[in-house]
Amino acid sequence: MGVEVSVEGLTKSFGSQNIWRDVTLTLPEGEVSALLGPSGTGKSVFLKTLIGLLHPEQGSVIIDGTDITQCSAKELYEIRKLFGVLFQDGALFGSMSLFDNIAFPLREHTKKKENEVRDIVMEKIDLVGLTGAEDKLPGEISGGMRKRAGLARALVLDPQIILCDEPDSGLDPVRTAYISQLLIDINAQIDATILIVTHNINIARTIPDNIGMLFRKELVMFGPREQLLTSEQPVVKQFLSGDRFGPIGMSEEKDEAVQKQEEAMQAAGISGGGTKEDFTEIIPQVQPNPGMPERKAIARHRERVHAMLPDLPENAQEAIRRSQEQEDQIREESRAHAEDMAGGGGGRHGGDNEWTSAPAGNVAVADAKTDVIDYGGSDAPTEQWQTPGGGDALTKPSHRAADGNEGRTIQG
Ligand SMILES: Nc1ncnc2c1ncn2[C@@H]1O[C@H](COP(=O)(O)OP(=O)(O)OP(=O)(O)O)[C@@H](O)[C@H]1O
Repeated sequence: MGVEVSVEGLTKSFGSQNIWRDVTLTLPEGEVSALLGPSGTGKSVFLKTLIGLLHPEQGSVIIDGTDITQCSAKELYEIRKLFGVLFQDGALFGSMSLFDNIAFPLREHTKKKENEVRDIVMEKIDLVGLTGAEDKLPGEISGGMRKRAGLARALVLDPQIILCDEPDSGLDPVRTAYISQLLIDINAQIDATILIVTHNINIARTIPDNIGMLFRKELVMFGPREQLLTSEQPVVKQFLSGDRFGPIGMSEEKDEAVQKQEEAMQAAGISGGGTKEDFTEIIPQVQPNPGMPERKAIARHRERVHAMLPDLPENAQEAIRRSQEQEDQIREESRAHAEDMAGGGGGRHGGDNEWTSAPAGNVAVADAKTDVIDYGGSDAPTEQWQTPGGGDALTKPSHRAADGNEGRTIQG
């Protein structure tokens, strides 16, 4: 079962540049949460801080009773084993086949025999739809395939916490739907706590139990997804609609003069380009595929939300009630469908990966932006391994990937 991640008063700066301050939130055990926010607001930095790759100057991150901002390198190493992390581009070792990339955490961290490693790796390869590509090098496959290989590797060691940094980046909408479904199915199977960093509004609307948003160095909110989706806060509304008019600018903040100009444009009927979709019309949350167990987190989430309901805005309360009704109905239909199929000899497809099989996990933590990987070795990685360019080179040079990320295609 997943473990809770409790973040209290977290503040992170690089030199004099404050990234965010006083961030407090709890990723509830086994629930799926999403973190949104304009580019550069420090979502990836937050993710890296949760696994102790970056050190905050204030605050705590409590995982399984240990404050990872204060613990020893040895304790951190143990805590990292709970994590499976998918970074932006999959962050694979460029000189290794997909098979060897995915097998790497098993060979590094377990004493499994090669035939056991093979079984686990092939199962994960099948799970993410990469059967047949296992001998290819990362440079020989598309960006979407690399992403899926990164996810397979993130699952080989049965993680209790899964962090996904933009799982949809570089994927077409259909593959995005598959990978989102996969995350829900994995959650149903292993009840892992999941945090997804994303800009993808469809994912935010349909996948998580909870959503948070970072803006102007602060956590704007964190709560049930219906709370954010029905929020009246201008920054939230602008972010969801993708309109250029509003508090979010090309660089993070807009000055007053620009805001006035925009108000005048809006008054003159000029479009800000955003969708006019009504996000307060809540779309039912994606459910596990037929044949999957029910998500255990749903009952816990409901109990929590029920307790906080009176403190939520009226429209959020109403949206929660409506979406729970809809989801109950969908689950009921899906149960009936599964029973029908069981009667008719249905079940898992023969390896086409639409329905998933049992996943596992990975302690591999990698920085896709710099294509380097750290497997949580005894030298606790710290900011001392920063690259001259300001990225975090979080591993020893011998692990540097030469992944052909340049020129990657957008097909999955
Ligand atoms: N190791 C580092 N050293 C110095 N500055 C850093 C480091 N890592 C990140 N930053 C800075 O922190 C800020 C937040 O970066 P981060 O990548 O977390 O943003 P983000 O919200 O994930 O953006 P995007 O949505 O574009 O991926 C940026 O200004 C970035 O330059």
